[in-house]
Amino acid sequence: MNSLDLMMASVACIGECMVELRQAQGGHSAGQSAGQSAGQGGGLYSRGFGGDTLNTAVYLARLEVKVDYFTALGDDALSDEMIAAWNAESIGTRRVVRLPGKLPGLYMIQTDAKGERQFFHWRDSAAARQLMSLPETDELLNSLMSYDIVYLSAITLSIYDAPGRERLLAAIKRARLLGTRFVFDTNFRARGWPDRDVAREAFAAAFATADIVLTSTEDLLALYPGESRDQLMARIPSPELVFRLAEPVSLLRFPGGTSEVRAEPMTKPVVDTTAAGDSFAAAYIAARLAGSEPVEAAQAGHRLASLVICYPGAIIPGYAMPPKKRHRPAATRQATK
Ligand SMILES: Nc1ncnc2c1ncn2[C@@H]1O[C@H](COP(=O)(O)OP(=O)(O)O)[C@@H](O)[C@H]1O
Ligand SMILES: O=C(O)C(=O)C[C@H](O)[C@H](O)COP(=O)(O)O
Repeated sequence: MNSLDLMMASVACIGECMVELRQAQGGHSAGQSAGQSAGQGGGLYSRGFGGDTLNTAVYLARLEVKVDYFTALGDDALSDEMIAAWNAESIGTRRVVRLPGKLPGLYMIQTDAKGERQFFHWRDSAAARQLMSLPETDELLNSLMSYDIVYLSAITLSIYDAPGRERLLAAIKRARLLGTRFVFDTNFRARGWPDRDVAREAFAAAFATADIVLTSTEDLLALYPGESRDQLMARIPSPELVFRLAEPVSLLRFPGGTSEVRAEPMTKPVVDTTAAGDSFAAAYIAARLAGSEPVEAAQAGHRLASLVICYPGAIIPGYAMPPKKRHRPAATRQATK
């Protein structure tokens, strides 16, 4: 680690970014050809990029946190565009492996009148799935110990096979011994898992290793149907836990206390809730790295998420970001005892 790394808090985000297709504004009517009804779902689509951990990386970078993205891409033009877009967002791309002949995955967002989204994914053969079984994997995993925080989600875990997940968690455990903190977000996509039992096992292993877990009733009830809030929270032994309810309210548990943080009422219409949780995670992590307590960090999380859902797609225009605030200096990292 060089002196710059020591001076600036840094985050390793691990996962998959896909090509994103979302309905263009006015796309329904403008794009329909003769004989095609609205019910056939035609229309114009805008192309962007997104993926839960990449969304978090973009928002972290916009909040002036030093962040590297860990993934694999192809050697195609779409992969080139992604790298260029990430560089333009000041996301570090030195940990991106390029795989000849492979392509990134793709997903489409459909939103209803309330802005609630539904995703359709084409990701089974995406380059990112190979990240844990490449000649470069050891070097990438060894580098995790040079970051203050490793951030990944349950979607990240779902794109690797069981040995890949074990290899990743083992590397995170080694990094934690040197003071790296592990933040796990429970973003759940049922279709990414062969069955719920495999998912539950992977979640339990991540819960047991994480320093901070960011979760929601929506994610956990899908895995543990019918359980009460207390039962769900009791499944997570991490010292710091942010449990988002639908209301929207966050329940916080941290060393020395618990708290409840309510989001401010929305003042603008919700357009698309994609990346609400991802942007919440970025603002929460950025605030914690800057020395804020969990309550203040959750307030920042709700604030950014409330803004992100007023725009279509995962990544809002840069001009729509809130004005930058001056942060307190980052807490120094400490090795795990
Ligand atoms: N429909 C909504 N109305 C108001 N705020 C919302 C809405 N959806 C999301 N949010 C805000 O975004 C945060 C994260 O939303 P959540 O649904 O937990 O994320 P996700 O499902 O994307 O993981 C909420 O805690 C809240 O602050
Ligand atoms: O990564 C995936 O599988 C995706 O579907 C890409 C989406 O942009 C995010 O997952 C949105 O994440 P939320 O914060 O839950 O809205």
